Order: sequence, then structure tokens, then C-alpha cells
Amino acid sequence: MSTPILNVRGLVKRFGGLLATDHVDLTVKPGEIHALIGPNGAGKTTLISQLMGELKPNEGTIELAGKPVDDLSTAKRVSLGLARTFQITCLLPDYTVLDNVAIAVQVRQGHSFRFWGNARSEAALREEARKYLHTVGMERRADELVANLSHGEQKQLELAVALATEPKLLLLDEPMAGLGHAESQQMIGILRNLKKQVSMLLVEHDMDAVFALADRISVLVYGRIIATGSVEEIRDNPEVRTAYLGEGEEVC
Ligand SMILES: Nc1ncnc2c1ncn2[C@@H]1O[C@H](COP(=O)(O)OP(=O)(O)OP(=O)(O)O)[C@@H](O)[C@H]1O
Repeated sequence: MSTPILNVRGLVKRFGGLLATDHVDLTVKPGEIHALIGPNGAGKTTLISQLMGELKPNEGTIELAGKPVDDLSTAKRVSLGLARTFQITCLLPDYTVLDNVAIAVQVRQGHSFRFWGNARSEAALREEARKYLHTVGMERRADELVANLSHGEQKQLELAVALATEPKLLLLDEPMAGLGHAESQQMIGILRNLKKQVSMLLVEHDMDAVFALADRISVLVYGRIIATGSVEEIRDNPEVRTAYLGEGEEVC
């Protein structure tokens, strides 16, 4: 079996008396979309923050493509191929769409945002940035200011910014949040196409999107993974139905 892109073993995070992450084991295989679902407060964001190195676990280990990252900073983890998109968009509103992606390319290349404006390198940066805009279907909006984008377009741009770091593993924190039906369908199409390039851990409440995209699903309840399996296995699991999907409800 090939080495997982992400391998989490026995991860524990305590906030005082609260076990926000309760001995979590989780893998993401190469080319896989692994969805992480669970009710509000289950510990999904806390888990992602530990993967990124923003929160220090109390116990457990995290490996990225076979390499332990437990003692590495967030920046070092990003340079090893980890990227995250946020629930709340985190873009530069006074810059154009293309600038936002070009800046991310520049940062990946090891240059500080401070050097933005270096005319010699800008053309090459912009050319590369257009590639990521194309991937998310936004090349025609390249010269628009971020402040003028719709919520759905901002989500797509945020994805392009994350892709500009050339990740091996993309952590998606509710990419469908706040999107209308048409925008959700568009995002599902983009993520499905992206599968060829990057593995994904998808945290999402929109079950239609999860069922449409996930190769495997893990269900987190009170910090503990109660089940991992295929869409069918999770849909039919009685414990999952009781704890999360709602006993007796039709879920598809
Ligand atoms: N910094 C913190 N200090 C204390 N408790 C925290 C902290 N961050 C999160 N918690 C608690 O840990 C638990 C898990 O929270 P978390 O935000 O990770 O859940 P979530 O599954 O992401 O929820 P949602 O779906 O609403 O985003 C909750 O009970 C929350 O109140």
C-alpha cells in the first residue's frame, strides 16, 4: 500500500476538562477526497488547526507524506505541501483577483509580500497565477478587485490562492458555506477536477456535496471518530444515523 499523504495517530487535544480531539486516527490516501463530518462543536476546526500546526496537540503524531511534522511550524508544513482554505474568506480586498494569486505564488517562491511590486518578476508571477485562476474557472475575472466579487467567487479565488502553494494535501474548511445551489454545484465540479492534482480533507456540513465528492467519510462526534467508511457504509451505519444524520430520517 502506498504511503498516505496524511497519517494521524492517537491525536488528543484538551481544553481544560474538555476533550476536543479524543485519540483521533485518520488517514488521507494519495488522490483521495476524505470528508470529515460531524455536528457543530464536534472538534473539526480544532483538528484542522492541529494539522496546520496552529494548535499544539497534547498527545499523538501527524505525518505528512511519511514525514513527521509534529515539531514543525505552520510555515514549514506549508512548504512540505499542506494548504488550508478557511470558513471565512481571507483575501486582500483592495487587490485584484490576479494579484491575490500572484502574491501567493511569490510567497511560495520564498519572497516576502513586502517585495510585491518588483516589476521584473511580476510578469512571470502573473503568468503562473493565471494557471491557478484557470483551474478554478476565474480567468475572466482576473482584473476585478476582490471587493467586487460575489461570495461564491471569493470562495473559488481562495481555492486558487491555496493551490498556488502547490499543496499535496488541501484542508478544506466548509468550502460550500454560504453558497447558493448553482455556486455549490460549480464548486463540486471544481473540486472533483482537482482530485487528479491534490488529495483533500474536506470538512463540510453540506451532505449533498459530501456524498457527491467523498471517497471516504469519517464521522467526528464529541472529538471522537465514531466511523470511517465509504458513502454507502456511512449512510447505512446506525450509530452515525443516531449521532449525526438523524435516526429515521431519509439522508439522500
Ligand atoms: N480555544 C479554545 N478554548 C476552549 N475551548 C475551545 C477552543 N476552541 C474550541 N473549543 C471547544 O472545542 C470544541 C470543538 O470546537 P470546534 O470549533 O473544533 O468544533 P467544530 O466541529 O469545528 O464546530 P463547527 O462545525 O461549529 O465549526 C467545542 O466544544 C468548542 O467550544
